[in-house]
Amino acid sequence: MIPDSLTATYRILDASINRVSEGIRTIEEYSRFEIESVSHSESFKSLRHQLTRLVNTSLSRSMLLAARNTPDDIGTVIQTKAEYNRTTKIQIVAAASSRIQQSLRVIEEYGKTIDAGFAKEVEQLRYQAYHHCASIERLVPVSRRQRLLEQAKLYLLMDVHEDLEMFVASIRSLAAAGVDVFQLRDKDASDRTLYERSVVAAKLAIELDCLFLVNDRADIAAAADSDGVHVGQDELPAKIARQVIGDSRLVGVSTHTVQEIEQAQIDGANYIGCGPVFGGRTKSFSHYVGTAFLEKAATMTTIPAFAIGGIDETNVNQVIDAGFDRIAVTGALRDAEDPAAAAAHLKAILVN
Ligand SMILES: Cc1ncc(COP(=O)(O)OP(=O)(O)O)c(N)n1
Ligand SMILES: Cc1nc(C(=O)O)sc1CCOP(=O)(O)O
Ligand SMILES: [Mg+2]
Repeated sequence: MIPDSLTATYRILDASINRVSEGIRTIEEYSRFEIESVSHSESFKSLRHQLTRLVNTSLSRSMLLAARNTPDDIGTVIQTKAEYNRTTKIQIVAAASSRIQQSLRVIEEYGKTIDAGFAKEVEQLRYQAYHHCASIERLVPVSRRQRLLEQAKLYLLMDVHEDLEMFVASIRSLAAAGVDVFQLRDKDASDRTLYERSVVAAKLAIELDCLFLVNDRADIAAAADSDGVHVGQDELPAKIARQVIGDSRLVGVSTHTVQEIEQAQIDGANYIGCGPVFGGRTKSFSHYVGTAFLEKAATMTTIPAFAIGGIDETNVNQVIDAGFDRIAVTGALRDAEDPAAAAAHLKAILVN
């Protein structure tokens, strides 16, 4: 039977409220028993109590209960593979965190159709939840890195810039414009400069909720406490780079052939770069793989894959048509009159 509109709204709200509560409980227990953090445990407990108070004062409990119809809920039989694959506690916390935020958003949106004031208060709660979830996820670096990598669409390879101030200003404005991953790639800079920029960028990435990796140099990536290293076919093999930087950081590998993609995945790479797709101004190659390689790569990668090489706003749609929605660029932003506007434009194309 199709429920009437108001019943359906209450059903959505009831299911989402339960989801938020379960998510909060999951993180509360982790805070209390796993990391023994009184402050995190208290924050999540307070969030739960605030939600209960808000629901009790703004929504009709009898309507919520009347709308509940678990046996007929088709959602109870839809389970993603990922839910069964969640093997570590860190992954459980990350999943609970995203469940809390998504469900609060659902309550806020559908709550608007019942009481605008209620929706506004849920919005405030959602901001609080965002803050608490980010704070607990920062305690578990793998989860922050994995989450950001999963979400990443726009990846920038950048040089050390004229000075530190310009370097920092550039990262700030480009992160705000939508760049998700920054890689320090500067073949002319000294080790000292690479290291000093990396230390600053690694901290900035945490503040800006983006990723920062170092090109080629696993030693500098680890020493600067960055999010990882990107290696090509001429640098340390991915497995050895992993030994240098440890399990919690990311290893990215450049691939140009199907065999290299397979090997990178066997070696435990966290993501791959696939290229060079087109000719660009940053690096020249004797052979370009074109979009045919992307089409093949898109069907066989099990980890995030970024198309790279001469990609800009004029050809990004060809990349998307080939099955990629993640790109890595240099010239498209470096040479743009307004790099932030160019980043925002590319990002909008990728996410739509
Ligand atoms: C994301 C990403 N993809 C590919 C590369 C290229 O790496 P590599 O082949 O090692 O070439 P250099 O960048 O070192 O010249 C990359 N850096 N990033
Ligand atoms: C450094 C690099 N590596 C590539 C690869 O395919 O491995 S393409 C590339 C250049 C990326 O810069 P732009 O976006 O300006 O072409
Ligand atoms: Mg390299």
